[in-house]
Amino acid sequence: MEKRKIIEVKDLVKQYGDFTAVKGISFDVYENEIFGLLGPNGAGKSTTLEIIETLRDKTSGTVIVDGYDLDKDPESIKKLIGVQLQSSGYYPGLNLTELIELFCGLYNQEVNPKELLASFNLEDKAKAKYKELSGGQKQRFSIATTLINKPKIIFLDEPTTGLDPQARRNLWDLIQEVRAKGTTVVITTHYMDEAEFLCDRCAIVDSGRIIALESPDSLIDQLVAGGFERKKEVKKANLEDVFIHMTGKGLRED
Ligand SMILES: Nc1ncnc2c1ncn2[C@@H]1O[C@H](COP(=O)(O)OP(=O)(O)OP(=O)(O)O)[C@@H](O)[C@H]1O
Repeated sequence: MEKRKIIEVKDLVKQYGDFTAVKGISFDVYENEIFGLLGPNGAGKSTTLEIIETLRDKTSGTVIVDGYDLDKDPESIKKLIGVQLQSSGYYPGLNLTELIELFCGLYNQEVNPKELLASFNLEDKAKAKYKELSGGQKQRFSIATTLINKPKIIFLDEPTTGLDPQARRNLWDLIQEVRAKGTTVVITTHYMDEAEFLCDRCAIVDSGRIIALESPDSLIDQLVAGGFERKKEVKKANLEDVFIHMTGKGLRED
């Protein structure tokens, strides 16, 4: 079956004054895939994401999301995407249940806060305030809130930065569950293990340009086919495996 393009980005350019942060990039995201934008700090990943999310103006190029042109119909795009808020986006006086109820009201949606929190391992935190959560819990809550308006696509900007190995792996599982329920996921990361684990395809962005776009497997195979070999023999496990094996998979943040 032909894969349907849910995001089409063509010749996207973003200038901040004299500086060109995004230099004419093009890519498509297929429905229901986990698509990664990978790159070092300053590559232009967040800028690209924020333009597609309708949060930042572009300089030129076209962006089509689920058939809607960003230039003509940004309001329709807003309705079908889920975006993570910065910490400051959550009213400090409200607990998690009240925040979900607030979003439900804003989006005119009916969601059971208890069920949503439970599906993100946050059932015990229903009465907690956002600022009282650990880093992993904050990330899980902010991903949960992206789903309230039942979006077709969610955007996650470096969702696991600063998390411990248990919390990272837990979040990876949750992201896969979100996709399994039919949502397309666009993620930025500079963790290559994360991209390798999660992404169906990824674009490597460097200095505002896409320098490769493939599945993680194909990218690795191409490198190996070109004669690349790791200097050290690859062991069957790495230090993170040792750490997880010794300390368990359970979350430590509760
Ligand atoms: N509002 C702004 N004004 C001027 N320059 C900006 C602005 N926002 C971003 N930039 C610059 O644009 C470039 C790309 O930034 P962007 O945040 O998109 O990169 P990134 O790939 O997401 O990096 P990071 O991983 O550090 O978040 C950087 O050089 C950054 O300094």
